[in-house]
Amino acid sequence: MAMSPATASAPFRCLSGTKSRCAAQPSPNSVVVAASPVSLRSRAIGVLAKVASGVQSASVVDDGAQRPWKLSDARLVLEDGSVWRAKSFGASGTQVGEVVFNTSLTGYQEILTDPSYAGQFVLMTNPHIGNTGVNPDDEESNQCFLGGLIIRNLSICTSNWRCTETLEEYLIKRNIMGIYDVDTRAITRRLREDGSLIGVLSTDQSRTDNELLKMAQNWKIVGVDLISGVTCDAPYEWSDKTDSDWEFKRDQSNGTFHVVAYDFGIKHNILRRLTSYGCKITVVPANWPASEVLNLKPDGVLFSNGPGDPAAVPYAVKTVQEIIGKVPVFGICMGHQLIGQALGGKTFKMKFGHHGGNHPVCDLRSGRVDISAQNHNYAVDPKSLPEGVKVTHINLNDDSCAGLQYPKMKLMSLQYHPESSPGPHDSDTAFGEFIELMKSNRL
Ligand SMILES: NC(=O)CC[C@H](N)C(=O)O
Repeated sequence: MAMSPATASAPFRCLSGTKSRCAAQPSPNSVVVAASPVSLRSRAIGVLAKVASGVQSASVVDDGAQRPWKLSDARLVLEDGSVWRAKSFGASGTQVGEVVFNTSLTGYQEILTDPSYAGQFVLMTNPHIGNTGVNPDDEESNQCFLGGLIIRNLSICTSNWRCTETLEEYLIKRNIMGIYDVDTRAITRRLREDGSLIGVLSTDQSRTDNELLKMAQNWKIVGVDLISGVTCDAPYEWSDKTDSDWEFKRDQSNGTFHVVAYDFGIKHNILRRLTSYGCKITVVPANWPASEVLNLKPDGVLFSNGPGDPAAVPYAVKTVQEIIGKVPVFGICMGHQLIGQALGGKTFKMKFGHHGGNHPVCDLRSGRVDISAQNHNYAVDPKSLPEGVKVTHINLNDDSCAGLQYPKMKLMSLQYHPESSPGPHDSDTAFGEFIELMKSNRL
């Protein structure tokens, strides 16, 4: 995986007739083809032809020569017509998804196994990925649901005492595509300026750029129910706490509160943290009837995180509506968005969302600022909420709604991830708040 200077950069170009910002934002070492002016285009095609005769070719020609480096063998084609050459690792094939960038410095394995990334390609802005390998303890679910991983540098070695497998081996086993040696900074700037983009990742040299572009342009993620593809099939009990080596909260009691957790794509660390706080947990599938949950007479109900458009799952909103007001509830991310809708509010798609472990959030009740872990593309519009519902938290990067409380209904919700994994533990206290809510309901 060592990079030779000749192969270190992956060029991109724009297909003609598509929305193009290439001229405004050329990336270093990039080859630019403007969308319409013919003279500019033919000049740039000349440049491309030169590149194609060198090592940076989209198609791999096996000339029998032994090279210590890998040639570009993959393309990422974005819906705006830009084509990014890269090198593949992990599975090969062709995959479509929405590209989002994640600013976490660590925790790529937890990100890979977060079911909320279903339908998305995750681009890591940290340029150095793979150095700690993967291990059996850092899984956030039993599967990788994301479309693929986009990184700058794939570490040439793994070095961690917990490592049991390389990132590359792990992705191959799970049939997940990955690309590296691509200009992740340039793609991130594009996503920040134009918003999330649909893309196609392909290692298939027989498909033309235009074919892949059409695939990207014809694919939709808004309005699609992605929860039904990631939720569990049947209810189960959960009893694992945070491992004692990693536990930072010592005063815990056992099985004091029975919580039913709706699995919309739940991350294991939500369950571990609740268990560490003294909860006995029953996990139920996304379509589990509210009446059956209420029959269990739980102390509280948790509505979990989950992938996709919260407005595309009216059945889940109805379930939330049937439960709130009857038992204390806590919503996390998708769960927060479903609660917002169940209260009569609306959600909207953000420009490029929040994905990372370094988002400042202010608790408006105390003024305390937490650095939080986030992963969402949609948000609740606070103006659409009825009177009495309090916005408790805001994201300090853009003032968007990051938490709600409705004391009348013993309800609390957060747009971000108090379980972190990966991310800082500042907001772990939210689980304690949920415990207090359940306690106060018993009095
Ligand atoms: N982590 C989540 O629950 C994500 C929520 C929702 N799918 C969004 O993108 O906004």
